[in-house]
Amino acid sequence: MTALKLPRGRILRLDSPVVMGILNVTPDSFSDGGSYCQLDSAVKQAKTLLNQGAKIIDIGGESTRPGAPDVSLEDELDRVIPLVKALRASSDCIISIDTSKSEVMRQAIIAGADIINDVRALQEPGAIEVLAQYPEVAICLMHMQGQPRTMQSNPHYDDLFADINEFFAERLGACEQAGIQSERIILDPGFGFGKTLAHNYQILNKFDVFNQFKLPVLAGLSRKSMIGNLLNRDTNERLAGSLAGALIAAQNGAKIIRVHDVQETVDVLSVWQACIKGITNE
Ligand SMILES: Nc1nc2[nH]c(SCC(=O)O)nc2c(=O)[nH]1
Repeated sequence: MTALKLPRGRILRLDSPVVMGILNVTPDSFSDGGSYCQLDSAVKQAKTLLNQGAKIIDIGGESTRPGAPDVSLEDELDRVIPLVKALRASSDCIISIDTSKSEVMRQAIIAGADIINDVRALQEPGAIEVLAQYPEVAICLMHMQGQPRTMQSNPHYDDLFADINEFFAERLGACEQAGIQSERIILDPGFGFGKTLAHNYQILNKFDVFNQFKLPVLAGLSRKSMIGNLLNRDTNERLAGSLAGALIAAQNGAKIIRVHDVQETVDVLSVWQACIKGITNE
């Protein structure tokens, strides 16, 4: 899979990994929560991430960090929809919406979103039906064991990779049943979503296992506790660890790298790509 079809006839080429810039518009997002709540500063930040080389902007109105409280539909809509409209009005960039609520998905798509990024993999009521109505919109299906509130209390797998791949197969089957073509789909093993530290590093190390579905796979480990707990670093001291993780994920087949620190990640991947191109040019 080297390209993802998007609305309005656009194509996202995925011959080499692309960077997805995180733009959280939530008061409690663990990393930059509260700093981009004003619409104009959020649009400005999106433009900054694009100028730094992000190919996708991922807008999140609901923090799904472990233990996060639920966000009402009204609050999530108020946070996300104005930003999608403002960004779409001023840019042709690829807009992803990080949500599990079907009504947020619907309104975001109408407002111009290109990708629905769902950490609950379209399992919430109405979600799969909405995406079936908009066949040109791409979808990221992420694996999570449990729910954000409880997922980190003693995660356990009989067989980590088999369990995740069975989940992907089940979700792909559900999408196919609903008439959603697999060419629209991105898979994501969900770093930190019902995984121990060891699980996260096993997933990173064998990331290419998920390529068996011949679909793009997304890696989202930026500034997460798998970095912080390993290195004993606070959230704003996790850049080096996050860059190491981004590079390893890319080398192990990830096609979309979801990060806070876009410029630094783009630079790291550029050095890696130059190295690879040098080899293949021989
Ligand atoms: N697809 C995808 N979406 C996400 N949304 C978040 S929110 C928590 C955080 O950024 O730490 N994580 C992820 C992820 O790993 N994959």
